[in-house]
Amino acid sequence: MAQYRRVSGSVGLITLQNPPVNALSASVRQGIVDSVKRALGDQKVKSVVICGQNGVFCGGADIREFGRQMSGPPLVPMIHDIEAANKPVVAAIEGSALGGGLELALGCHYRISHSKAKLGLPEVTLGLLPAAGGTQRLPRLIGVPAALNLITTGRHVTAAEALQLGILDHVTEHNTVDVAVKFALSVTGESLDGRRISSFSCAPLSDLDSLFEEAMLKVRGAARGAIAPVACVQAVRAAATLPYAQGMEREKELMATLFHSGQARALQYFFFAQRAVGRWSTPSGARWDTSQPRPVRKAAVIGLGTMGRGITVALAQAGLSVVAVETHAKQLMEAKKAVPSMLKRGAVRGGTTIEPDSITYSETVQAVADVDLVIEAVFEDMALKEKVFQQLSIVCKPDTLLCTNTSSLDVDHLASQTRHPELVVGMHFFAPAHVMKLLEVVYGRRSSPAAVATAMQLGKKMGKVSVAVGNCRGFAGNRMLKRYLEQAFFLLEEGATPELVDRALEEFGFPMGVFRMSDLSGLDVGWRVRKADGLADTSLTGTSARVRQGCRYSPLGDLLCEHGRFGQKTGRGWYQYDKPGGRVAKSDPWLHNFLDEYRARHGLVPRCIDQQEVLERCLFVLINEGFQILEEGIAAGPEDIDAIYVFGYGWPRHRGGPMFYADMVGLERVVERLERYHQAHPNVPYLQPSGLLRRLVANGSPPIHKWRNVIKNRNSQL
Ligand SMILES: CCCCCCCCCCCCC[C@H](O)CC(=O)SCCNC(=O)CCNC(=O)[C@H](O)C(C)(C)COP(=O)(O)OP(=O)(O)OC[C@H]1O[C@@H](n2cnc3c(N)ncnc32)[C@H](O)[C@@H]1OP(=O)(O)O
Repeated sequence: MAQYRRVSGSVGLITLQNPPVNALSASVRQGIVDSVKRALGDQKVKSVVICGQNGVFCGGADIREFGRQMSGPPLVPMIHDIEAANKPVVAAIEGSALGGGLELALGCHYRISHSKAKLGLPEVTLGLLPAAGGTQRLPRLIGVPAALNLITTGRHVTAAEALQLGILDHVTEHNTVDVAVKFALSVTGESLDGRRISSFSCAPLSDLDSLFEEAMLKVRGAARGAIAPVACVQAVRAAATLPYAQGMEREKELMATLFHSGQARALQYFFFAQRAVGRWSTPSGARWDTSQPRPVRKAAVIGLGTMGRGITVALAQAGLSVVAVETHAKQLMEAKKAVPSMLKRGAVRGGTTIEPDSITYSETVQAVADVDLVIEAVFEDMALKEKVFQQLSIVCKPDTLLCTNTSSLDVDHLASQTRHPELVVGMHFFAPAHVMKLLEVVYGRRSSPAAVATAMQLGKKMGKVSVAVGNCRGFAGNRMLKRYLEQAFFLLEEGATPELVDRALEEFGFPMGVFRMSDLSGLDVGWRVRKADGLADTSLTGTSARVRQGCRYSPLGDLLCEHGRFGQKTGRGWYQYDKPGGRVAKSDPWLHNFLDEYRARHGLVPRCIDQQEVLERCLFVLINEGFQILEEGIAAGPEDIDAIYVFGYGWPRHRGGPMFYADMVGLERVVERLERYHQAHPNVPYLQPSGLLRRLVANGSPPIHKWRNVIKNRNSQL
């Protein structure tokens, strides 16, 4: 709703009231319409100020309404009526003016903002475009190039930048509503002719066609198949080429194509999913709202390889004091050079400053005696990690939280090496750790709720999306990835090429297909794990060469490593590169010959494999493992898995994440395809639909937000 009152004698003050962000729900829109009518009809009122309660102007349209039957007054005529008013209307912006919130402000005659406010049109991130006049008014106000940038990226700008761009008339450090009311009094009676943005023309540009061609190329390149950025360019083009009324028609038309699209549904689901992962819970009953995090002011990182350096940088960037420990002198020396330059680059990019002395370096673990939290990031070797945890348990304060950055080793086993296993959790960062948004917080059997809460909160402070998951081999993300990789290898055995598989996945929206990604991260990483697990034995011949523990196994990755093909770092992998460290993947005839010979040796007759099979085999098996993870209580809900895959593994956000994708495709279809592939490949047990997936189908395939009702954590790990 909206509150209306008259202040300072002649100013009608309209306050939007819909906590927490004053979203423009039906009742808020009705409140605005009624209040504006009252203000314009009251002769004592000479000007109007619109603001939001609790220091937030408006977070835009109410996204939750989009999935329902829309009611209440529509936004577009509401904003037109404000702009057409014959009394000056001033927007008093505090906190945020986003989406429909900024569009409302653009309909006002003046915009005054607090210096700390953020403004933007982020609709594109929700699969939409600013359809309450935003695509037509903003280019008329600030010019086409700047408007294109804001609308196609959805980025939020500071008040200072908004002032510079010409979105704002004034920025204040003081009480914004008071300043706006005074301003409203000062402009009473002035002509509004030059203040109605819809009457402006866009500033002329010399070569409009090439500007829009370039913009289209840019968004298509970055969008990975997302349709909203393309529609945004088309709508801004209408602003630049058509009269306002026709531009508004075009905006409406384009919005109509987006509004009910699967991509809009996926992106809006993901908006709420990101927020849901913060409300974590564990099968033992620990929860985000009942677990108190401990304060962490000083942290330590043990091991300054690639991961350790990234974690050190991320901790320092979060304002913590960091002790960085590396026992190998050469590695320590290199880290002492690398970390400051990483910090410097980060500061330049983010426009921030870093206290240079926030990091101290040491060659001994004794230096961590007084820290509140340690993150171990040594080489992925259980014996080494055991030793580190034993040492930490002796050196650290008794209440220090001990975290491991292991990507797959048993957190419970590491906890058992310490005196306080309840203070041990996994903090699984993704490389590069100072850049990637994802953090898996892995709770063990004995991790205390406070330990989980502390790691989750620290992740948030580091700007990460922290997702709480249970302890199992590979946790959630890598466990699912393993199945995806296996299928990709099997497809090669059956006749596919890396190029074909990668193309299918990239056209689906992944930034890189599985083989290009594997070349980038290094084939030797998985090889080492498989060797440790006793799987990578290429001396086996005949049928046993391709079977491990009764299940189908592909030794292709192991064989490539034996040929010294570790990916980009060696200049050869699934593709060839111009030199070791080269980035541009080229098809490699050697690899194709190698695959032909391999198939011939194992009596495999290559067949034609299409993109649909690639997607179904790779993605449905990954999704199936996701259901298994939910069934076991390793992840609390589908949103957790989706956040992990979008933020950590490049799953295209406009497809919502693997679990949302399963919901979109239809659970029955996923089951049917898995069953068919399992029939064709009975020695791949992971193709068998998981119990939860079958139960959901038996329950009538409820929509994703109802899955939690069906999930029973019967096989909880805790
Ligand atoms: C043939 C058919 C034709 C159909 C045509 C239909 C035409 C329809 C006409 C539509 C006109 C278009 C109008 C407009 O252009 C569209 C929009 O405005 S879309 C919304 C754009 N706004 C945003 O994207 C902003 C989203 N919010 C944020 O970025 C942040 O929340 C914030 C505002 C910066 C605040 O951040 P924080 O303080 O960190 O708080 P949280 O993010 O945790 O949020 C708190 C809480 O609020 C919920 N929430 C936030 N914004 C909205 C919103 N806009 N609607 C609903 N709910 C919102 C958020 O989810 C949190 O709640 P929780 O999920 O934790 O329960």
